Amino acid sequence: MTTNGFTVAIDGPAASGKGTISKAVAAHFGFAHLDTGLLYRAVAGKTLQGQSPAEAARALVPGDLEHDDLRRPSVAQEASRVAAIPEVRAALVDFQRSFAARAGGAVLDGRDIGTVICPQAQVKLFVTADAEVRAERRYAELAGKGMDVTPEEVLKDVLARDARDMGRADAPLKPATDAVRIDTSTMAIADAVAEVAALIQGVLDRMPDKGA
Ligand SMILES: Nc1ncnc2c1ncn2[C@@H]1O[C@H](COP(=O)(O)OP(=O)(O)O)[C@@H](O)[C@H]1O
Ligand SMILES: Nc1ccn([C@@H]2O[C@H](COP(=O)(O)OP(=O)(O)O)[C@@H](O)[C@H]2O)c(=O)n1
Repeated sequence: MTTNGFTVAIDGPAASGKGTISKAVAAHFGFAHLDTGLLYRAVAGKTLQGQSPAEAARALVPGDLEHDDLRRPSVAQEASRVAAIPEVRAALVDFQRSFAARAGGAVLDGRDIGTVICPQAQVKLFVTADAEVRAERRYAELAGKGMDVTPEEVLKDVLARDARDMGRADAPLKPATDAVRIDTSTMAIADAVAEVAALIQGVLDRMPDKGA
């Protein structure tokens, strides 16, 4: 069976588990994975050093996505600010769509993959969890990396980013009308991954060129 151009779009708010699920199902099916949040974080990393957001987005190269600093809360906040600028979003569209169209299948996770970047995706998911649960998970992750954060700060950051991402005019965070919703608040990682893998397998099994 050919999976060329087969796209899985996984959207959701901060720390809902979309990246974890995306990575795991991409590995399971042999698909490529793009964490599109890293694109906005990389632009933010450059604007924090004084570059203009639109220029930084237009000049982005793959190596820019590899800095460890991009996981910092200050970069995440700046990412959600630059992500509201239409010129920034426009500069990143082609790269994401080319990635989705690559041979062998792709999983993209972010905020607007099912709604704007890949509305034709064969599988669309909207992953959520309660804000308090998401903040606890992100706090544990950042503290585990030795970052100097408090649970209160992380919750505040997550809520501020959610509000900005849902409230912007261009490509706001929202579920595509045909997205399957998964609330991971009380789900173990393995169960969330298994549910999504089963969903993808079901779609692959129904593809017309199955077995070709
Ligand atoms: N279902 C889950 N239960 C417990 N922890 C989870 C679950 N899903 C993800 N996590 C953890 O929460 C943190 C954020 O998950 P991540 O996948 O990076 O979220 P997102 O990509 O939506 O920001 C990570 O440390 C991850 O290991
Ligand atoms: N497709 C995307 C992905 C991220 N983003 C922005 O980039 C920020 C960082 O995204 P991320 O996916 O790395 O954040 P987390 O969900 O991992 O915390 C988000 O808060 C959004 O403002 C976006 O606007 N569109």
